[in-house]
Amino acid sequence: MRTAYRVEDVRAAERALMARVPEGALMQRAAAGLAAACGQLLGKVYGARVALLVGSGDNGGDALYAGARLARRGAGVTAVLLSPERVHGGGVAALRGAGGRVVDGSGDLPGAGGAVLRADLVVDGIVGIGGKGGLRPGAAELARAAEESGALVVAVDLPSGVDADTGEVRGAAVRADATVTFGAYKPGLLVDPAREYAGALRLVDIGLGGELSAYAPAVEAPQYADVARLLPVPGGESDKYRRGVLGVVAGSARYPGAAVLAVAGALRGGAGAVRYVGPAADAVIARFPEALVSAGPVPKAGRVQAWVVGPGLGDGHGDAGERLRDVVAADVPVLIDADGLRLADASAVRKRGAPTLLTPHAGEAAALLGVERAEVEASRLDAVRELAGRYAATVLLKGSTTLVAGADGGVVRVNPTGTAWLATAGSGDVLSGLAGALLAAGLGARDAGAVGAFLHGLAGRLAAEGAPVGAQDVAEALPAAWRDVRRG
Ligand SMILES: NC(=O)C1=CN([C@@H]2O[C@H](COP(=O)(O)OP(=O)(O)OC[C@H]3O[C@@H](n4cnc5c(N)ncnc54)[C@H](O)[C@@H]3O)[C@@H](O)[C@H]2O)[C@@H](O)CC1
Ligand SMILES: [K+]
Repeated sequence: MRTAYRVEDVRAAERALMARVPEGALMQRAAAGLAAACGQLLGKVYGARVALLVGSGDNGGDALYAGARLARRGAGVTAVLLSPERVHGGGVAALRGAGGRVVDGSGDLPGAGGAVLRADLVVDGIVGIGGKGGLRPGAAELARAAEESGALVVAVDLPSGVDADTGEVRGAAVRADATVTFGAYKPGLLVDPAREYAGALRLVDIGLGGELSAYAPAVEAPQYADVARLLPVPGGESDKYRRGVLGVVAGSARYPGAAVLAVAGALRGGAGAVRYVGPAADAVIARFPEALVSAGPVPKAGRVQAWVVGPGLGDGHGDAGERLRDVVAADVPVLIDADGLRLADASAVRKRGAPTLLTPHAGEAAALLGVERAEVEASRLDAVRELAGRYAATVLLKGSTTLVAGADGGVVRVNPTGTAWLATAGSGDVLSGLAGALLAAGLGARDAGAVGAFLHGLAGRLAAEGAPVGAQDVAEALPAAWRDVRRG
């Protein structure tokens, strides 16, 4: 797992560690790691032009000490001080001692802008975990200059202007090619929109690990090995029930394709068998002769270990509403997606005894929360936690960094494999079948959501290879994604 911790907890761990190490040691560790990363990105340090954007806190201190190290290796380093009256004094002295230049970024704007425009590398030390809100106007102008200059931009700890804990970007922020972060990842580095600003991530160990173990991470991103451990690989004793039989209530006369895609996701995602119930039975059986189909009702469908309900249900008139109610009342795990989210009775969902997984995209989440879609997109972590609490369910919020939150308020999983090519009609139906199959195989709702999102993202990437894909292609690529994960 790649784990991210709340700022409050990082600070507490730092305090505990600082009490045991010489003063300034942590900043030196941070600066050494930062300078090494900058050196690698530059390739050749000697003769490189480096501009440091330096704010008033320790984040600026890190930048200054790293700048001093680069200056000693022959780089031409200019520090632009955004608040010269409140700058890290030791850092400025170190930079000057190493032959670096210092300009007043609050007064001498042409000088400051010039240094940024001429730079090969810009180091963003404006603010780190002490930052509040977006960049102030002077800093925002320099950040824009850095973007336009074509220089490599390296953020110190975090891209300045993004919210470390929530991943929100409420004003101007630095767009970095890489972020060198210290001690632990912060949630904003893993969750959009902030993640987009961070570029490639590098974690510098400053010895915080032991102290941080007293805290639970706020966010975690599963890696290949984590997903491989959770994959329900069949053994010698397996039969279709041990692998998991999934019931699917999806599709309508108007949207039969949603049923086909959900069933495709389930079968390619490892279900032992799929029982489809609904009006798209002919379309399903034509595409998947291995599916077991019936027109209903749900209680007569036969034994299943989990249900998926919702994709393509339409307006829920007629039998569809009854099928949805029957599934919500079932005492096995249930995944509710798409139209099912809109149509399901919230109090019935809350009262369920067996695990529930809701899988909205931002628009559906916004409708459930009664807010604008843009608000959900701007504050995805808050939105997913809030929904999970309201529905007493696990919630998978789809999007560029898909999130999975449990109702317990614990760690939120973020999926690292997403690709923009997955933003295509029917792709969510495939995910619902896939995650449903994982529920049927016995994974808990959080694991089923996280593993489903991981495989789905990977399948999207494998199918797309940088070109458009359809939802069927994504389903077809699921076995390749499985193989990829099992190979590591
Ligand atoms: N505490 C530690 O042990 C370590 C801290 N380190 C660095 O220290 C950073 C935290 O330092 P600080 O607590 O001094 O805080 P920061 O340097 O992140 O920022 C706080 C300063 O920025 C100002 N500020 C806040 N929001 C602003 C905005 N939007 N625009 C402009 N100025 C703004 C504040 O008035 C304050 O002076 C970390 O991110 C990391 O880079 C590292 O040196 C590693 C060790
Ligand atoms: K920064």
